[in-house]
Amino acid sequence: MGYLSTDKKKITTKTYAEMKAAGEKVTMLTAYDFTTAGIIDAAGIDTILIGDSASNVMAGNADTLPVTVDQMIYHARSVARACNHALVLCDMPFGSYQVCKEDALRNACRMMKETGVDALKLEGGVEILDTVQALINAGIPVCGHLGLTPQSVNKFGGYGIRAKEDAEAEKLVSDAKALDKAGCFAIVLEKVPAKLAAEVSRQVNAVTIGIGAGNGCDGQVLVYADALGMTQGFKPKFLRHFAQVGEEMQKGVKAYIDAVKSVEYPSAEESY
Ligand SMILES: Nc1nc(=O)c2c([nH]1)NC[C@@H]1CN(c3ccc(C(=O)N[C@@H](CCC(=O)O)C(=O)O)cc3)CN21
Ligand SMILES: CC(C)C(=O)C(=O)O
Ligand SMILES: [Mg+2]
Repeated sequence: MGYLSTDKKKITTKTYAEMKAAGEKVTMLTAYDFTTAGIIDAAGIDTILIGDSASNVMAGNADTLPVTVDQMIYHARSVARACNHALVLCDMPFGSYQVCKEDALRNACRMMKETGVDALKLEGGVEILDTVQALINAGIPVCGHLGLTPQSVNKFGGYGIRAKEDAEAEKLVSDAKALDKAGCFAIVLEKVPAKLAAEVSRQVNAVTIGIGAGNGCDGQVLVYADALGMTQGFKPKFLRHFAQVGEEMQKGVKAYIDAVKSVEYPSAEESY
C-alpha cells in the first residue's frame, strides 16, 4: 500500500482531551476530496477539516460566503470515506446556523446523517451560544472558531489580525470560556496575538487549534493547499510552505505534455 497506509488508531474527541492533558500537540489540515484526504489521513494527521475554505480552494470564490450546505455535504462525504484514522470535522457554512437554533439543528443533523463526519465547526462566540448548546445537547461534538472568522469578513472589512485591543481580547476570552462551558471539545483561534491565544489555551478545557495564533495553542491547522505550496499568491505571515506541490504537479504535467507531443508516450509496452 506504500504511502497510503497507516496503523494509527482512530482519533476521537476523547483522544483530544487526552492529548491536551499529555501536552501533545494536535495536528489538523483541511481536505475536500477523497483522494487528497486519503493521502493526508495515511500520513498520520490527527484531524481532517472539511473547511468552508472549499469555497476559495475548490470553487475559486473570493470568500467563504457562497458555499452551500449541499456542497459541504458532497465534500464532507468524499473526505469521510477516505479517513481511517483522523477525526473528521466539518465547517457549517454561512447561513446554515445563523438564522435560528431550529434551522441550525436541522442543518447540523443533515450534515451528520449524510456525511459520516465526527463533528461540526461553527464561527462565533456568545452570539451563537444557544445554537452551540442545542447541537451539543443533540449529541453532536462541536468545535468553536474565534478571532478572525472569515464568514464575517464583510463586518470586519478584511482579514486583518483580531483582538489586538483590550476590549476585543476580553470578549474573546469570555467567548472561549462560554464555548468551553457549553461543552465544545475544541476551539479554533484564528489570527490573534500569540500571547492571548496561549492565555485562552490555559483557561479552557477545550483543545485550542491555532492558525496564525502562535505556538501556545494545543494544536495547529492550515489549509492543505496553502501548507503544500499549491496556492500561489496567498502568503500571509503565519503560513509556511512544507512542500512545493504546485511546482511538482506542473513538472509532471509538463513531462506528460512533452511525452505526448513527441509521440514518446504511450510506448509499445504501454499499448495493447
Ligand atoms: N487558501 C485559503 N487559506 C485559508 O487559510 C483560508 C481560505 N483560503 N479561505 C477562508 C479563510 C480566509 N482566511 C484568511 C484569509 C486571509 C488571511 C490573511 O492574513 N491575509 C492577508 C492579510 C490581510 C489583511 O491584513 O487584511 C495576507 O497577508 O495574505 C488569513 C486568513 C483563512 N481561510
Ligand atoms: C482555516 C480553517 C480554520 C477553516 O475554517 C477553513 O479552512 O475553512
Ligand atoms: Mg472555515
